[in-house]
Amino acid sequence: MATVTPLSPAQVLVLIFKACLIVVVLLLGRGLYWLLHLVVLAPPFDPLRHLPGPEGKAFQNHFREVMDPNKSVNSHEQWTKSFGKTFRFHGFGKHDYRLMSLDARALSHILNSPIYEKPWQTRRFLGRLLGRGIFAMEGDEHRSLRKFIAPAFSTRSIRGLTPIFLQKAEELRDRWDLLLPVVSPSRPLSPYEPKDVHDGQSAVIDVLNWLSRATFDIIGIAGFDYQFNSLEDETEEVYLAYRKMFDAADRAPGFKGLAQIFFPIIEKIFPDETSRITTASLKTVTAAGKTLIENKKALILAEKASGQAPKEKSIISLLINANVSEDPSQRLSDEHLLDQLSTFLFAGSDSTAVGMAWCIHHLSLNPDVQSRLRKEILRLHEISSEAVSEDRHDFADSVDALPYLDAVVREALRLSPPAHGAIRVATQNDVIPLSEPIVMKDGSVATEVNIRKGSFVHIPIEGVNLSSSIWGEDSLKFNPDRWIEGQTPTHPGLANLMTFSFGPHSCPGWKFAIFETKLILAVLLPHFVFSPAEEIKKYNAILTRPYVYNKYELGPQLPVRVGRYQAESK
Ligand code: HEM
Repeated sequence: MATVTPLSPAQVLVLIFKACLIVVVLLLGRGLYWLLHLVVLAPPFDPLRHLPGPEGKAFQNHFREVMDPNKSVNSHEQWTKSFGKTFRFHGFGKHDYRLMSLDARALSHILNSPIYEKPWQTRRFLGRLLGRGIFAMEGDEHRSLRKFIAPAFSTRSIRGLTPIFLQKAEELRDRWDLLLPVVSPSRPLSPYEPKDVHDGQSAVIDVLNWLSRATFDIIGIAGFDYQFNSLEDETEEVYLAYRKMFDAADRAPGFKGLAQIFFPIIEKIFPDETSRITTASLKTVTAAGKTLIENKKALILAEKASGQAPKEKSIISLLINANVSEDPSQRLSDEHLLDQLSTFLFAGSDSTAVGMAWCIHHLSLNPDVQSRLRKEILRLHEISSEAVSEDRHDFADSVDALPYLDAVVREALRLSPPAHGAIRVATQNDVIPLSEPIVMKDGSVATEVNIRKGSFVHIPIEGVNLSSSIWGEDSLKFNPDRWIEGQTPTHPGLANLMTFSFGPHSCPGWKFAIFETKLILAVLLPHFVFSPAEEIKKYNAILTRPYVYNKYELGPQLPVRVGRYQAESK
């Protein structure tokens, strides 16, 4: 019988080394083939290469021209003038053809077709913060979640939130009132509160910070029956956890951030400050979310057991009803339920606050518009104080119907959309129809675009909103009258804008956001006058936020000089 000689430790080590070497060589080979395919083999067969568009060097990208709001206004305009409403640009290099279109028919096709999904990179980035919330869902799962939450966003449900909107608007008004003109140096500032500057008559207030607090409080109560009380002070632990997490995520991702999207293990091995903040914040948020869900679930189950029909239509109640559904195909798991809470808190507060802050910015730059709007609102307050009805819902309905307020809010949302753009990926080869033909690189005219599986499509929300070919030569001007004089183009987007997108993934909260903005302005405008305090620039991370020119290191903020509206000038 042959005897097997045991291997010496050195031989074992050599064997392990050889095995590792083979694995590394195989992986490198696979990686090299992937790179070769990506950069050399696949691009000549990409149908998008025939489209007109800006040229670039081998590894030159057009990301800044597409996504930096300080450049994108010009680039979108120039490209549309040079190439038409549909063109290609370069992603990570000349090999990476990406499609962009401002053509209504093409956009409608892309945003309504199940072929186009959010890329896994976007979903992974948002998923790290928001879990598997609605933003990360597609197909049937997404459709049924939209169905569950739809009642929370009906006109009736939103109107029912009037007392919450008005209560928080008045609290905000009173907080600002305290900031002017009495200077109170002893008032302690929280780490998130900018140092408001007083001159005895008026104060420079970071309206973005305050509006974020107001909208956070509102979605907390309206959506989740949870009191953050952030207008009072910024000490509530869940509020602080969210703020820290989103502030950290809001910084430009940088090379490491991008690499982490592709290789999440990097974050585990080399956690940086952002990942430490995110992990700690998520722990706080998860613990609080679980308690909130347990309490609400107990109430809803008790309601069900007593045979009562569900009364509440708040987001959390609707989600819990889906969670305790007797039909397993309709049931939302506990884990997914928690992910939805974070998603709705984020989506429902930050974007609205940013939109409102931009609106106040435009009012501060346009005093004539501001005083015309104030007059319209003051007249309504006069009528309401004379009216017999003290129903706050009636007042809110009248605010909602004010024509100039409606025009101002829409115009601000057009000119400064909080979401700069969206991105989709084609999950199979497709043909996109166009309403306006384009001239291809070989001189032929095309009325449709061939796109292959895996290609990225950029949806230029801001580009469409600002395009002179859609809105006319004054497209960059803040001109609310365009909405009153019927000069607005018919547009497939919600509220006749691209701001909330459209199609199955469009914003379910658009009516909520517009109503909330109108009510807050209707409370603030009769009391305050806004004028510019600093030169403001846009910066685009998750949302397009305001920054003070040359003070980017201070983070997003919108300082505005706020004075009291003087009764004698009424
Ligand atoms: C001015 C305020 C707002 C703006 C500009 C805005 C904008 C948008 C946009 C552009 C999208 C689509 C993103 C994409 O297609 O990739 C979206 C989705 C979404 N928004 Fe809003 N939004 C606002 C307010 C709200 C509010 C108040 C809520 C909830 C209370 C909300 C909840 C959501 C949700 C849940 C989605 C995901 C929808 C889905 O994937 O099916 N948004 N929003």
